Amino acid sequence: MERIEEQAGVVRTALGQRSIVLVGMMGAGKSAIGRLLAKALNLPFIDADTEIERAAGMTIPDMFEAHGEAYFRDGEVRVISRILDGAPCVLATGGGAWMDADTRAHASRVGISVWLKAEPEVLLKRVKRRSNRPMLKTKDPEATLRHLLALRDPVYAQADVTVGSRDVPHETMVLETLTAIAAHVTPVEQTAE
Ligand SMILES: Nc1ncnc2c1ncn2[C@@H]1O[C@H](COP(=O)(O)OP(=O)(O)OP(=O)(O)O)[C@@H](O)[C@H]1O
Ligand SMILES: O=C(O)C1=C[C@@H](O)[C@@H](O)[C@H](O)C1
Ligand SMILES: [Mg+2]
Repeated sequence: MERIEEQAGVVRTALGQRSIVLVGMMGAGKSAIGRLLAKALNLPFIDADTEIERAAGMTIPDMFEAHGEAYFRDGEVRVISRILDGAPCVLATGGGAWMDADTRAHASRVGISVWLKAEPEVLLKRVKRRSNRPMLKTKDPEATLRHLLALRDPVYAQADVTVGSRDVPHETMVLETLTAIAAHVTPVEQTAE
């Protein structure tokens, strides 16, 4: 806990007016870890999926059902852009949001992006618990998830910082995330020869 506070202090100062943008696959822990990270940093936590649902006045599964994925993605880009233009926060993006080039460019101007990277087996185990993910409503959700990972991992890898997400206490994930961000935002002293 003390170490979380210590690293949070370093990160909070170095961040200035920038946000933290969490990216990664469904089940990576963006919402769960993001909430705790925001608390440690004393920043607002915003979950893009929740904001999209609020803006549309319907759930994401209903949006996919009624209007299709393209409609959802369109709203997602606009909602995330609005959040990125707002006050500094910890933003949990939706699993597919980072695939949009404008969103990546916007995030890199105003924030530090963090990829929560998890093994497919970990993700599968976690997403099986809930059935609210329209992207996985296919005949073979495991194959779909592996296919999406193959497409998305090289793009998630463009985030500023990568943190390994696995089944460890949430506090461990928060500390590792803060430590990785601190290493990214704190310039290493150059020693003159
Ligand atoms: N380090 C962890 N150890 C164990 N379980 C975890 C860990 N991180 C997250 N989880 C659990 O995994 C599930 C998925 O996490 P979460 O909802 O935060 O993922 P997400 O990245 O926000 O996914 P989505 O893109 O679908 O919103 C939740 O039940 C959460 O409690
Ligand atoms: O990975 C995805 O494409 C998605 C992930 C969720 O967070 C939601 O944004 C939605 O279900 C789509
Ligand atoms: Mg989430």
